[in-house]
Amino acid sequence: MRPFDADALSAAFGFSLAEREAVYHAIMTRRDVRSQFLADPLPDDVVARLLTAAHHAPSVGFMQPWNFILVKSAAVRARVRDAFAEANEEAASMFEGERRQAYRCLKLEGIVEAPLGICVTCDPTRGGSVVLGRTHNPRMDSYSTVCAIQNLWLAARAEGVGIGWVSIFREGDLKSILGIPEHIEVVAWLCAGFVDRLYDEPELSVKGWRQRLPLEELVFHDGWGRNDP
Ligand SMILES: Cc1cc2c(cc1C)N(C[C@H](O)[C@H](O)[C@H](O)COP(=O)(O)O)c1[nH]c(=O)[nH]c(=O)c1N2
Repeated sequence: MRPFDADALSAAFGFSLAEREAVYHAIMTRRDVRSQFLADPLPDDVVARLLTAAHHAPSVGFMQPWNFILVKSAAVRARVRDAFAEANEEAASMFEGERRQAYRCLKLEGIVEAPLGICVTCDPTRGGSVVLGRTHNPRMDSYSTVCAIQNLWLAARAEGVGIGWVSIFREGDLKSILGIPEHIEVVAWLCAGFVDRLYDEPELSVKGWRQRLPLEELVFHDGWGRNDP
């Protein structure tokens, strides 16, 4: 077997050591942002780069099922925040006792504070009725859309832009506020804006809601549940 040189390999495929580290740096320090947004609008060229990054995500059968609804209107964002508040009340009631109290103390969105909302949707009809790679699992279109969101999120980290994913909605509320057709799936509401700081660790972890799991417990070898290599 040839000796393996990770540095030479990444350099051969166009990544200097510093560039490779920059990729990991973006991954490790990306955070979900809820309450650190600044009101300054995002410049159009920054938004364009984030959307271009999203649009270069992998997608099943190259389906590119995503759309991005950019929402700057404060009035529309206020309606979206109201929709969140209603859903969040329902969500809180699903937890018991102390956990419910702890849930109520969490801030789980920055819809009004962030100057830009990006509603990311998935069109299951794009690419026709039979799509390469999606024939046995139609959810692959949603997964592709999530890949686009992750690209955007990482690019935003490198641009110094904060992103917060909000999913606590009744989907119908967002569809009605934004005029989204029935057959289109809402995948995410993203709060986007410059930030004054970022947490070093996930905010939910810092606030004691839930901790990162040990990776070695999640990796199996040659079959489900086998932790030993
Ligand atoms: C599909 C999906 C949906 C949501 C989220 C994420 C994802 C992937 N997250 C953010 C989530 O809480 C966060 O990613 C984790 O807590 C880990 O923190 P960091 O993203 O590493 O900061 C999130 N956060 C929040 O405050 N309100 C929300 O509704 C949601 N919804």
